[in-house]
Amino acid sequence: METERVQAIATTTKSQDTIPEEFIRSEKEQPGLTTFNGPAPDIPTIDLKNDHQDQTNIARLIANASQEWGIFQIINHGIPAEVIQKLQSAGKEFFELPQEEKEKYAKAPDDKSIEGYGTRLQKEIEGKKAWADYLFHNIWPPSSINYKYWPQNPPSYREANENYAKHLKLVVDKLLMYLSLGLGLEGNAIKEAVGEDELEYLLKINYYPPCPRPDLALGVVQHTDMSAITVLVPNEVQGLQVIKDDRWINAKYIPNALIIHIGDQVEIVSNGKYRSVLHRAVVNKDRTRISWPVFCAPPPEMVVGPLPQLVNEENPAKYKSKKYKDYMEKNKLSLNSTKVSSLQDFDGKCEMLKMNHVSVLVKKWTWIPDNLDNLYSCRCGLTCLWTKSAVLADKPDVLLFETSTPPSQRQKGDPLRAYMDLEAERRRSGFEDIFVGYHAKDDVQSTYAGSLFHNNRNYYLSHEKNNRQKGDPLRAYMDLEAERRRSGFEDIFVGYHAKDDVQSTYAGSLFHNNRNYYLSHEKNNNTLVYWSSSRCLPRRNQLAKKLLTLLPYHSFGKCLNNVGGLDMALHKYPECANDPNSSPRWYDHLHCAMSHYKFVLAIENTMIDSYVTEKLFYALDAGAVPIYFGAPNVQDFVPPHSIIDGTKFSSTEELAAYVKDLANDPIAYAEYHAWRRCGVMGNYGKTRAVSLDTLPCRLCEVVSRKGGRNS
Ligand SMILES: O=C(O)CCC(=O)C(=O)O
Ligand SMILES: [Fe+2]
Repeated sequence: METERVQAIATTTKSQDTIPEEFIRSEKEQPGLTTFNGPAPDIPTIDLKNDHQDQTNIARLIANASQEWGIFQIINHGIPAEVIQKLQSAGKEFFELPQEEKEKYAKAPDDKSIEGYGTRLQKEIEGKKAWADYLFHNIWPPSSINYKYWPQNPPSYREANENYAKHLKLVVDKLLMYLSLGLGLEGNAIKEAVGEDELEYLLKINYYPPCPRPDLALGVVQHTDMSAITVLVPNEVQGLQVIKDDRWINAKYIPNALIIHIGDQVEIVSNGKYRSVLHRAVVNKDRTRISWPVFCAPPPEMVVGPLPQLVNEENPAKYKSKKYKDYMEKNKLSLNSTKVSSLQDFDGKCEMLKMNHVSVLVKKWTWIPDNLDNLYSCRCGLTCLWTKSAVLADKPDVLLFETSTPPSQRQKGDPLRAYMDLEAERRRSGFEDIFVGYHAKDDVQSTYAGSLFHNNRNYYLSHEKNNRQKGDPLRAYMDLEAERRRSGFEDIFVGYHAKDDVQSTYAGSLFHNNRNYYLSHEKNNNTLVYWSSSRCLPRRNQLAKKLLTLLPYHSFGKCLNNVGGLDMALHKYPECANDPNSSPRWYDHLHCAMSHYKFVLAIENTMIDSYVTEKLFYALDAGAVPIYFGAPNVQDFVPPHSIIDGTKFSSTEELAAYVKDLANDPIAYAEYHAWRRCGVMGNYGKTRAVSLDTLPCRLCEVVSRKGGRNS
């Protein structure tokens, strides 16, 4: 399918005063609501005229701007105005060519390389599209150039770009030198740390056509550049905005100036002394804006980390050293990193901890299961007491509130106030020191993926006594009873004693849940979909009804119930009863019931970024394929090719047809389970690692870093 270019969309919206829905940003992002129009300081402008006579002073100005702003403009930089003009007219002429001509340089969708002509296809944060088309190609060093991505038309294109690259190199070398000198380092320290003469220069042309509603759309969503530094040539239409003191302010257009962005790699090598700048681009109602950023980035294999000269006891390394390609991979191979990725990292330095033990007192009523109460051994030797008992935590370091509001005042010496809200809207109480929510940008993230949400978790250990041939799976046998008897046929023995192959103590909290349920090995071939919901919200119910009229299903909850009443799961699947003598609660056999179906319908109450709740994870754990309606960025949280995202279909009929086809195609269906066999987890491992199960340690770590009561 051909991608629709923004340039084409812009010609049809020209005479209108609306834009397609997918370009309308949330209120948090809309430039009309978030641009600061009051008096604001200008981005620093640095004059490089006669700079060789005044190196110390220029180094100081550049260092100050890079620390305070992460961005500055330079004038009298030595690139002749004519060279820049030729670069600009060649680029502009290319974008004004007929569409077929531009499409010759289009990047194929499966092409991993970033070079080529294109439109940002994937929906970004908040699930919206950017109002821009672009062209990417390398311009330096010559060995990195791939001329197939360089337009043949206009004929002046190649010379204009080669000429610009040659001049630009001198400017970049000079800037990297000043950045080093500004930190009291040898002049070549930073350049060496980001790849020296292998530093790759990637040119991007951003083409932002006129937009009838510039107050609602964005040309480029907020991000920092992943490069070492970026040198940008703008045209005369203003549009670059940067964050300064929490406000979006405009970068002034200065004829012939170059705009220099500090990118993530310089932030890293400077160990945070220089900051990469958070910026975005807005668009114009009547005029086309074009910009020519050149991202100067390390070669992919280069390991980038804080310069050893800048690391000592008082300034521990704030960043891990990583190959640049791994850094890019983590930021999803785009040249821009949205500072908020979907999942929080849990890998900070141990030296950042200020306390060895932290106690958390959970206050008032909360949704947190009681069985989270425990004494935890965390990373870096930190211990963490998590309890609802004020007797056990008589001098807590932090108080955790969920459904109640923390005290409005906190004196030094009082415990910190943590506040948790896992509901879709995630409202802060306004009185907390630490905010816990499901979003990566909250102080502590808590996803719904852990086993504690799932109560009864299962494991399966083979009792089969047959021999094992080379190539067969290993046989693990577990006996946690006092006598610890081996089966005699296992390859790995799990017991409670240190001398067993794998020790499993009784100390974990998971052990104290209701244990063991059964998962069906067979799937129902006639009834395809499992559905259970007892809060019949109108929108969700409608959606479910529309889909389920097209597919055979069983609905066990109150909504659309078709199995003859409530609590029928055990009736239908008696093997799900663990203990026939006890009266189980619905969640005791939830996974077991689901496991009889190929598909489980999971619809979130609220559909916003990162709000992926236990409904989805229950289905995955039960060995079903979820049909999911919810967070637009759900793919960040689940194994690759493991769910059907219902929102990606153009109609319910199309979705139902897809599900039916899949049910009848064993190979295609098996592909949805490939991740389990092949261990291709994507982010899923991390999603689980960042769940409620590990919340105690992660919260305690944050408390310890802050210094607890002394902070
Ligand atoms: O067009 C601009 O001024 C900014 C573009 C940008 O930030 C980018 O492409 O990374
Ligand atoms: Fe950028």
